[in-house]
Amino acid sequence: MAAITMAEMWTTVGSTMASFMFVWTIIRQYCPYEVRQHLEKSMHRLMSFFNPYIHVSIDEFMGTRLNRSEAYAAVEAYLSTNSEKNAKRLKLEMEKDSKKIVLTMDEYQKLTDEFQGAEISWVLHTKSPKPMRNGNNSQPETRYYNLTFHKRYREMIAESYLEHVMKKGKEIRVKNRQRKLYTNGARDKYAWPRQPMWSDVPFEHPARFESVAMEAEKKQEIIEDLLTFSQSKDFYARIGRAWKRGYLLYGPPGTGKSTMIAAMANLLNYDVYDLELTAVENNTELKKLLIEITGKSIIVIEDIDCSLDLTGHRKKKKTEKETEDKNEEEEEKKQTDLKNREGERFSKVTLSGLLNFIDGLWSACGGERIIVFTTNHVEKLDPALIRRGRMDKHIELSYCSFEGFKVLAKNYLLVEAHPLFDMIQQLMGETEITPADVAEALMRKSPREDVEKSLSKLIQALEEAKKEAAAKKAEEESRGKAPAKDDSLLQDKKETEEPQSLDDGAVLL
Ligand SMILES: Nc1ncnc2c1ncn2[C@@H]1O[C@H](COP(=O)(O)OP(=O)(O)OP(=O)(O)O)[C@@H](O)[C@H]1O
Ligand SMILES: [Mg+2]
Repeated sequence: MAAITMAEMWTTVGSTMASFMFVWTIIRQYCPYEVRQHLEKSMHRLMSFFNPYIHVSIDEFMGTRLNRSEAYAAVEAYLSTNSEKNAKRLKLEMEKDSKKIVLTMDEYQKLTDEFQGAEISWVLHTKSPKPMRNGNNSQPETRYYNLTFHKRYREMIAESYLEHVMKKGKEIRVKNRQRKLYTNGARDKYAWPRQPMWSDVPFEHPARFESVAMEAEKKQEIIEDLLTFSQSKDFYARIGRAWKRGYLLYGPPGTGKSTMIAAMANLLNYDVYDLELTAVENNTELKKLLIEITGKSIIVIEDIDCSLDLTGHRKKKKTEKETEDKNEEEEEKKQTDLKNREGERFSKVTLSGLLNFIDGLWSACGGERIIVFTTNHVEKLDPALIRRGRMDKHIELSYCSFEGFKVLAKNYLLVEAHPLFDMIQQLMGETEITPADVAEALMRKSPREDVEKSLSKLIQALEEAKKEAAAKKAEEESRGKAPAKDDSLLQDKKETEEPQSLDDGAVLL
C-alpha cells in the first residue's frame, strides 16, 4: 500500500516538474525579455522565502566586456584542481599569458567543496545578454559562478572561505602564468602609436639554484632569504615597510651573477625587468617605468658601475684615451658640442633619481619586488647606493671553489667522485678559475667525449691559469711593483676617494 503511494507520489512530482519545465521553456522562448526577467525575479523571491540556502554569484565580466573579473578568474583557477578530480564534464581552457592548459568545470556541472565543516556547492551558469532594441542579440552569453551554502555558515563564508578561494586561486594563476622578461631598451620613443614602456618576451632561462656552483651553506642561506621575503607580506605591512628587498651581486666576470638572477626568478616564479639605465632619458621616465612594473618581479640593473658616473673619473679616462695628443680643454669643448647636438640621446638620470627609484615613495607601489644590482667593481659604487635598506643583502660571487666544482661536475658530467678530483682540488687551492671557465672545460664537445677527457681538459685549464698567474707575478716583481690585482684595487680606491655627492648633477654616461 505504502509502495503504491510512493510510486503515485513520484509520478505526481515527475509530471508536475515536467509541466513546470514545459511552461518555463515556453516562457523563455516566447515571452519578451522584460516579462521573463520579472518572472525570474518573482520566482527567486518566492523560493528564497522558504530556502535556507544562500547564493552568491561571481560574474565573468565587470561592467564592460573588456574587463574580465579578477574574482571570476581566481574562482575558475581555484575550482580547476577540484574539477580535474571530480567533475564529469570538463572544458579545456588556456588563458592569455598562461603556459598551462586548465581543465575547468563545464556549464551546469555541480562541484562540492568542504571548508571548516561546511559544504559549499559551485555551479557554472550562463546568462543571456539583454537584447538590443531591434531584438537582435549581438553579444554572446556570459558566464557566472553560483556559490551555494547554508545560511548558518554565512559569516564564515564571508570572512574566511571567500578569502581562501581568492588566495588559492591567485596562487594557481601565478604558477600557471607564462613569466616574462621585460626590457626598456628596445622601445622606439618616437614611434606612433606609442609603444609600451616595457617590451617583453617569454622568460625561459633554465637556471636553477641546484645548478649554481657555490658553497652549499651560502646557497641555502640565499634561498631561505628569498623564500622568507616572498612569504612576508604581513610582516612588511606590520613593520610599516614597503614589500621589497635589494640584492647586490658582485664579483669578477663569469662567476654566475646573471645566472643567479635567473635562478632567483625561477625559484620565486617572478617576472624579470631588465632595466637598461642608459636608455632612460631622465628621472621622470625612470618613474614612469617604475609605475609600470607589476608585483612578483625582479628588477635588474646589470653592471651598475658602468651605468652611473658618480665621480666623473670614468668619463675623464675616456677623454684622455681619445685625446692622447690633444689638449684637454679642446677635447672637453668638443664633448660639450657633441652633447648639445645630440642632447636627447644622453641620459640625464641622476643618482638621486635612482635612489628614489629604489626606495622613494613610488617604489612602494606594486609590492613584492626584488631589486638586483650586479657589478664587477663593488668598490666603485657610491656607499649611499648600496647601504643596507637599499641593497639589503650583499652577495659575493667569487672564483670557483672545489665545492662549486663538484656541483658543476655533477651537473655537466653526472659524476660525484673520480680519481682526478684530488688533483683538481689541489690545483684549485693554488690558482683562481671562474665557474664560467670550469663550465666551459666540462662542456662536452662531442657525444662520445667521456668524463676523464673533460676532467683532463679542466686540469689543463687550471695548469695554464697557474702558469699565467706565476708569469704575471714574476713580471710585476721584476718591475718592482705590487701584484696587479692589488694595484688596480689601490688605483680604484684612490679614484673613488674623491668626494662623492648625491647631487642631481651626477649623470649617466
Ligand atoms: N656559479 C656558477 N654556477 C653555475 N654556472 C656558472 C656559474 N658562474 C658562471 N657559470 C656559467 O658561466 C656562464 C657565465 O656566467 P654569468 O653570465 O652568470 O656570469 P656573470 O657573473 O654574470 O658575468 P659578468 O660579470 O661578465 O656579467 C653561464 O652561462 C653559466 O653557465
Ligand atoms: Mg652577467
